[in-house]
Amino acid sequence: MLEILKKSLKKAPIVKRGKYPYFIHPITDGVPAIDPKLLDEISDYIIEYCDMNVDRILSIEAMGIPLATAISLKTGIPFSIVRKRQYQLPDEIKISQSTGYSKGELYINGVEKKDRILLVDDVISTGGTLRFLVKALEKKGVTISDIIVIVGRGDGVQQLAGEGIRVKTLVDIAVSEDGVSILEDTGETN
Ligand SMILES: O=P(O)(O)OC[C@H]1O[C@H](OP(=O)(O)OP(=O)(O)O)[C@H](O)[C@@H]1O
Ligand SMILES: Nc1nc2[nH]cnc2c(=O)[nH]1
Repeated sequence: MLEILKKSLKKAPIVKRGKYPYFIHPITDGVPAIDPKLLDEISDYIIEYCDMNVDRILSIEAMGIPLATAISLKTGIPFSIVRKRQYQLPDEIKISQSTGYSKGELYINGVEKKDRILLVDDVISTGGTLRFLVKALEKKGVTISDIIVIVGRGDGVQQLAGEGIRVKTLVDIAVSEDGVSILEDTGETN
């Protein structure tokens, strides 16, 4: 299961962002190139294992975009992107984003109160991004059917679980300066 994803992650190069060992992979960075077979494998898996009875798929700029696109094309469900850019639309919600290596703002548009959504992202590390996003969506009255993230690293999934936020991952990894290793059978959906 998910053989293309696992094989490609094992080959991911590492660069340092400050002290943070940052892995580079097509699904989390778009480089060197996204193999459509990889996107096909991932989107098929998500459609099979997630509650797809939703009004909308919601994902986060930048690397949530290809994932949401693939799932949308296969299911006919529309998608919205949480952007790093402000639009100043009347119902726009601003949230803070803080990862292991960056800080910024995210802007939610395109979701309605009472919408049922599937939340999809490429990677979870500290869990900081999803924590703020989920809280803002719940405050607005949006129902989240599932939160699905392709790659889990660090303790973000456990942190959020302790706060009642359940995140499913396809594959969990450990990252060091030497490379990526796959933590077998720890992904929530496998
Ligand atoms: O669990 P966390 O520590 O919050 O990290 C996870 C976030 O990091 C990445 O975002 P990034 O801002 O790097 O986005 P991009 O590369 O997709 O633009 C990823 O897309 C998540 O949104
Ligand atoms: N590509 C990539 N995205 C991340 N988001 C949080 N941590 C990482 C990482 O190590 N690599």
